[in-house]
Amino acid sequence: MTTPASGAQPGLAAPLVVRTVPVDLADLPLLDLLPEQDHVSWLRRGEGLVGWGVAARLDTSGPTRFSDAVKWWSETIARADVVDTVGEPGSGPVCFGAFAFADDPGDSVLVIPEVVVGLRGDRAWLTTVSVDAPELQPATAARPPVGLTFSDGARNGEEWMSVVADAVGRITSGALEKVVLARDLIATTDEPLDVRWPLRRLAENYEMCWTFHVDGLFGATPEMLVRRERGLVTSRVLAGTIRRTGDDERDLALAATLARSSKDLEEHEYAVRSVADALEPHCSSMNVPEAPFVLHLPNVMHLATDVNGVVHDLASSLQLAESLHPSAAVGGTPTAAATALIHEIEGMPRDRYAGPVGWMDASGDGEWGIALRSAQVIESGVRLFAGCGIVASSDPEAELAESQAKFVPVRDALEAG
Ligand SMILES: C=C(O[C@@H]1C=C(C(=O)O)C=C[C@H]1O)C(=O)O
Repeated sequence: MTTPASGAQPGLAAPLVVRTVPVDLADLPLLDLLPEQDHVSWLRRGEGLVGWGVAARLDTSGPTRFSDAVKWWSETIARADVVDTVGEPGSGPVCFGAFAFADDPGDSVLVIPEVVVGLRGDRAWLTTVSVDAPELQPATAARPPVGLTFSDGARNGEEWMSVVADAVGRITSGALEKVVLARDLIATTDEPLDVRWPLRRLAENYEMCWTFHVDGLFGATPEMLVRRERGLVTSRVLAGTIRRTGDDERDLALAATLARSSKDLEEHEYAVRSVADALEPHCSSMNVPEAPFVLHLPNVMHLATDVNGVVHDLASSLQLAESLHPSAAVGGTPTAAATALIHEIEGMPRDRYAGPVGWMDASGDGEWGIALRSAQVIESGVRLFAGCGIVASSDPEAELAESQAKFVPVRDALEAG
């Protein structure tokens, strides 16, 4: 379903009028600009894109969700009246999207904000879509959550461990090699959540992650499914995790253990292969490092590999994201067996958790992260998600502890004070 720009006839939206101009933000942080309602963001180390208002929106679902979005975006852009005097990736018209993990259930969305502000290095710009340019000034302060309480989602810890044990049994019997199993946690609040509150804390505490918000789905993901920028593609693949202790010396020793752990290296290799295989048909050359590095986050450490390539076809970042999703980092290996097992035993709808989330511009350049360390706003509060890669040697208790560590970023970001 398409929501037409205001004043247009239903079904036939008026062409968008898009204007991008350079601006001086005078050190005003992008997140400080956001009004409480209808905002979107994609930020890392203070740079990126924020936006608000809805100039146009596509809601879609099912197996054609990505192609529906690609078609809608290219048709909308083709009709738009665009003047962009900045010419950076992310200037001119941009859409923000959040896609369901599975064909069913789950809703996907693409939003074109009325206002987008971008910052890249020392260049800042303002894009307006069919509205007058607003004054760029600090918005109202974010409201802390009131009456925050946490409760189990679809399964409690014990139940989830038995699901993990079931998966280990299936893997041992040879049905598949790896499956990623997730769980949810419900945070209830007395008043509707002001998403700007957790966003600011996520951006501050997880600087090396991409802090995002699209249509109530927010988080700080360390995993980049795909970035396309001027013919180059990059994917940051993560798999293999160890919890941090808070003691730097011990953590360094643990990082060395992780880099040598055959269980984690095996899990990682599956994930890198799945990404390299999906990108290969689109690339004329590729660089797949032989060994991963250890990515240090405040809550956990991951084995990480950056896969790079030169794209030789016209596939947009969103089309590349479609061909990469679901990678073995969030699905498993082989993909079909893993997604079938997730559907059979996980016991909850993932909705947009672990799906692609990000933005794209008119040239098809963009960044699509995997919606991890994330939560979705629901009527009574928010639903948090965390998942773990399960292989033959996985121990249910250790996986439960890992899932708890993966809840920490959003959980802490919701706390008041
Ligand atoms: C599934 C999640 O994380 C994924 C699983 C990992 C693992 O099992 O080691 C590591 C990073 C992510 O690819 C999550 O955070 O929910």
